[in-house]
Amino acid sequence: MARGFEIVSKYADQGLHLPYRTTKQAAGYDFEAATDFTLPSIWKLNFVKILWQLRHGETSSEADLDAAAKTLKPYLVPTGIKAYMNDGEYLMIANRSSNPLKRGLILPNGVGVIDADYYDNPNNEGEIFIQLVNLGIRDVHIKKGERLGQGIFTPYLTADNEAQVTTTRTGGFGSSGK
Ligand SMILES: O=c1ccn([C@H]2C[C@H](O)[C@@H](COP(=O)(O)OP(=O)(O)OP(=O)(O)O)O2)c(=O)[nH]1
Ligand SMILES: [Mg+2]
Repeated sequence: MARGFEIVSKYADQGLHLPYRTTKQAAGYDFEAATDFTLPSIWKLNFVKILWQLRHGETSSEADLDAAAKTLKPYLVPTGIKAYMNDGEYLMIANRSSNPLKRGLILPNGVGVIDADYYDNPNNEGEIFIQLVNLGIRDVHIKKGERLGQGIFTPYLTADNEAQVTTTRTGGFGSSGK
């Protein structure tokens, strides 16, 4: 068992595909969406409203700011996939280069880093999520099975003289604190 992908148990029987490479020398394993969903355009009225208020020197209410912040939140696309790998490796999640060109979709975190100890964590079993933001004018409707991102197994190095790390991962997305 060196490295690979598995389907998260709650998605068993849903006909998901494990990530796959589309050409002989492709570095990335393409990940498909596990469900249908809609990525709302960020240019929604909520957001435009506070821009208008800013432009006109008006102070936005907390309610308006909250509504705008909601509009700008990245969507966490469920993949139904977990990845296992050797010590000293992580899985890098990168956007597909066609996503911004064809659909205005960006990865707001630049790249996603899937740690080896995220696998089978007690919180969500290690399900990988792809963060996406729709910069386009129109909402984007994604169908289950559409390829949205790619995962690249990557080795990493550690620093000399680092303090011993003993904590084990219990989840993701801020689970290790602020
Ligand atoms: O695009 C991503 C990025 C991260 N993760 C999961 C796997 C990763 O192992 C975990 C933590 O990621 P990271 O360390 O980058 O985020 P953090 O904000 O530091 O969270 P934590 O405090 O849980 O480490 O979240 C994803 O599913 N998708
Ligand atoms: Mg972290």
